[in-house]
Amino acid sequence: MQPTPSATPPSIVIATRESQLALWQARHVQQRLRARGHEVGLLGMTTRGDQILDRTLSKVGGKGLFVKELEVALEEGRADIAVHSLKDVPMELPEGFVLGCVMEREDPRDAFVSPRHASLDAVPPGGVIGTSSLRRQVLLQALRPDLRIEPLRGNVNTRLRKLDEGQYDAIVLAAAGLKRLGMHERIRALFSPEQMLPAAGQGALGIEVRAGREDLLRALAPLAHQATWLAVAAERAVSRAMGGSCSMPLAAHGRWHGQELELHAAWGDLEGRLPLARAQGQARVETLAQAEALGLQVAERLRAAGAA
Ligand SMILES: NCc1[nH]cc(CCC(=O)O)c1CC(=O)O
Repeated sequence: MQPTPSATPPSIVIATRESQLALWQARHVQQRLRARGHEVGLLGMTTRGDQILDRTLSKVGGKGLFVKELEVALEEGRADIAVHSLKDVPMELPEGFVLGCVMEREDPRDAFVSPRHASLDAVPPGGVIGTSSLRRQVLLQALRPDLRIEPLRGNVNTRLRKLDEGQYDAIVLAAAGLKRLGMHERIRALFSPEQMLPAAGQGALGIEVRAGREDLLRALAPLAHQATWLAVAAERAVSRAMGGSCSMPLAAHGRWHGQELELHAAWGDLEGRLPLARAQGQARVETLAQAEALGLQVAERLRAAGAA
């Protein structure tokens, strides 16, 4: 006799990095799955991306460094799912892995954090701004060519500590990370998407599983947020079409107007020289294929506007 399908919800092990933010995100998914009757454990892991703290990430192999060890754990059956900040997930997953779920997005904006200044406009000429991403670097330089942008690596707590030690006048980082960690009071100002266009997937959580694990896809389905999933699919399609690496100074962000998705993208050249290339598009989007088609269209316009 066949066992009754899905009579007992599968027990699930989540592979996670051990930074405070990664653990928050993994526990968030754990709670959501437990609420649906699953037994859920965590497998904490250190990744290469966590170990390499002295060099700019884009120079040492990119965002995939945060993801690879977790995939090995899935491959070896030590864990079932991996929870990621979608922003850190490479555009092409390795053969045999799929994005099984995209959850509702937190605030996608970038935050200005400073003990001294209330906003970017208030920083005096020559001020030093810390940020780790090429995207923020080129967008900040476009807003304030007179400021010095200095590299800033490390997890959210490390970055805040470096700011507090006085190495920078201000730092810019994702609002989502600060809010999740209960540190929203550190945010002095939020950049509108018009001022500083977010990265593809910023603020959204993605859950990776091995292809073919239908049991897990069923378990994850109730956690999915379709509007976020479609928007980030369009954003990630821009990124994929532009080469898909995190050493690109690329921004891509979608916003909904009813059933219409308005997608904006920006690109700065690798030396961070001005001007930025910008492009946008809007379409009715109801399927992942439509979202990706919009992303490709915006990527073409971005190239036509001068992006390499
Ligand atoms: N690259 C690091 C990273 N990956 C995800 C977040 C948090 C925000 C998010 O979920 O997009 C951050 C911190 C930051 O960019 O400041």
